[in-house]
Amino acid sequence: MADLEEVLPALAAEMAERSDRGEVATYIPQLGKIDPKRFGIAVALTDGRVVTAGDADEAFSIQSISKIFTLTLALGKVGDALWRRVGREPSGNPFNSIVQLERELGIPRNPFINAGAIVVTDVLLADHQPREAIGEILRFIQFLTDDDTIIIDRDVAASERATGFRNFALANYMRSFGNLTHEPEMALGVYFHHCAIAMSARQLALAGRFLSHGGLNPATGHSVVSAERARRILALMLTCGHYDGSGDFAFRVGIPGKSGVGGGILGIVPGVASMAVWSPGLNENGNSKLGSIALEKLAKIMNWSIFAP
Ligand SMILES: NC(=O)CC[C@H](N)C(=O)O
Repeated sequence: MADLEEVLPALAAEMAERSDRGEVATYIPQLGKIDPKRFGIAVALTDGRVVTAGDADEAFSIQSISKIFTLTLALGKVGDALWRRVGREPSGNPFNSIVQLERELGIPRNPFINAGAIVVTDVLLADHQPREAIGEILRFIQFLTDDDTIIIDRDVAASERATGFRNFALANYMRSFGNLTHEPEMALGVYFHHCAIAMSARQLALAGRFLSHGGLNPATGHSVVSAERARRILALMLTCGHYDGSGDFAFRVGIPGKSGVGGGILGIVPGVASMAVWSPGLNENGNSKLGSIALEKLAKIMNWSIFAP
């Protein structure tokens, strides 16, 4: 196996040279202020080693990557009953699309598109005030990383709320079908805050360890979810984690991944590693442009693929 201690700095240096960095998301005004030159990468191996390069300790907005953690919590709460309200198929549409909801009676295609993730927050609101649900999500992420310094960037949450017309449309539309039990305002309050959680690549790689290790936190040996649930979450990441770019990510990188419009991607090599990359410029599908390229190169060098023998 190639030496990660050499591979990652070389990859970060190569990425620093590139000028084709994509465009930072500006529809959330606060995200538009981020320097597109940033690049960080972190790999947490199941043997306990963590190797990083570039801006791996700088916190960024994890955005839709948070949907992995809210899905995990919602499955813990209601189990397979969740699938009565959310599907498990790729949408083949942008993350904030509304078109399928009318024909499919307010049931979002999967938990990673915005509509699906808003239903997931509705599940997390059961018996909770929004503040408690937000606290539960944040504490879960702090527990997974063993790091209680992780916080929510309230400016990002407020910025998204101020311009979140589409998400309000999605929530109201689903409510009209009876697939949102709380007021859109409440579900979106939770949603905007969990999307605004700020983490570094290192912290994110640590948070994903349970998915690379059959549902166990490799550092403590404690079970976070069953091995079967971990496999199923990974299957959804592979098929839906990059929206209408999911097929291309599977083709190029060959591992389950989840992107966010803050420019982060969490990628999992089952049994081997949890890795996070951050480069704020996005491609046409709203996925980190250089982040995807860096993971493609890294997977190739390391021969990491779920399709490899
Ligand atoms: N793809 C994303 O990261 C989208 C998340 C963002 N908070 C939104 O709702 O638009």
